[in-house]
Amino acid sequence: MTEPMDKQPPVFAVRKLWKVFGPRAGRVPDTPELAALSPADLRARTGCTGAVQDVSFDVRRGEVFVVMGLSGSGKSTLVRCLTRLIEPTSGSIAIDGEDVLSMDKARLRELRRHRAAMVFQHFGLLPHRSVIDNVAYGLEIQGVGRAQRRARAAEVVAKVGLDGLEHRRPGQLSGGQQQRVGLARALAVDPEVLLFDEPFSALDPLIRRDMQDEVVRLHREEGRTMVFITHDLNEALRLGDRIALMRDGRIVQLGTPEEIVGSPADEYVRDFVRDVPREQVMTVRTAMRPVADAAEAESGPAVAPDATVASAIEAVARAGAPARVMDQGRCVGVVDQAALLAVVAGLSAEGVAA
Ligand SMILES: Nc1ncnc2c1ncn2[C@@H]1O[C@H](COP(=O)(O)OP(=O)(O)OP(=O)(O)O)[C@@H](O)[C@H]1O
Repeated sequence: MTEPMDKQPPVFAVRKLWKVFGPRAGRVPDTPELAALSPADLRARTGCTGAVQDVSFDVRRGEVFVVMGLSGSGKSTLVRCLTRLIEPTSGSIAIDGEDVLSMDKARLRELRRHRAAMVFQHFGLLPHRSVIDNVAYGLEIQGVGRAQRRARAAEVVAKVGLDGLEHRRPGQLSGGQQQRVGLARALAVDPEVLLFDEPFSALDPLIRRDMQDEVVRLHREEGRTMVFITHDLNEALRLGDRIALMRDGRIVQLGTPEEIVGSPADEYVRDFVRDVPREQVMTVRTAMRPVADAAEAESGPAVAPDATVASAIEAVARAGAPARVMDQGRCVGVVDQAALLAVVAGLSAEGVAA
């Protein structure tokens, strides 16, 4: 990705979004006194649940945007609001600049079928249909002819690694394979955005890892925009270009994995990321210092600015000398043992200097 993603117009632009469940929900966002309450106090006062509260963010073109949080933090409600599977209480949502909240039924159908396809945890496959017909189903609904949809389905089936299983029925597949069918079905309609609602949480860890790799690979190959819900921090860190961390209906921090792990916004986030192996998330860019002299710029192993601290530790240990951080043939800094250890120890840059 050569062009910085934030220079492009967003796919989704969400502003001051609220979803309140309960009696006379509409008054909550409009009443500052109620809007400021914690979910527990709001429930006690009004009987309402503030599932999503005053949330604003952009989903940038080509990124994997992860919505992460514990159970009940509002992830599913938030993502379902994007295509109005759940009707928001207030706020605004645009897709490619088009107002989602003013779309009529036909336009909404088009949005869900063509532009923002959802991959669910319970993939809802049709049990009596073969893999290929399940994958082609979305195209069938769109009125695409049989030959054309079969050709497209075959292409996508191959892409997600289901070759040879085309004629099986879902009941004859493992959980991971079924999830691949769900993924292929969403991909078949070639949506602008894929929305994943905890798609892998029912899978066992090894298969889950496989599916994560699959998503990373698909994303690398196609650059498709993805919104991914998970309550699993490791999954979020593996997949996310950026992560929105939710708590009680609000986004408490939105940033890259490195920002979230390296500069937690508050105690809650700090606690959340406490056990993350920092050297696998933080990059050399965080740990490097300016070059001291010409000799330093010309010796030592070379590492890229976005290499992980873990890989720089290996390079430095092998060479027994600081590493040069090379960006497009130019030495932009140096990382040494002390700085790398400081990252592992969770000391800030100031901590290193001191
Ligand atoms: N239809 C509904 N009516 C009332 N309250 C609801 C409804 N749907 C969700 N909620 C409440 O809204 C809050 C957020 O729920 P949501 O399902 O969005 O959370 P989540 O982060 O996706 O949780 P999980 O990881 O368990 O799926 C919860 O307190 C939930 O009980």
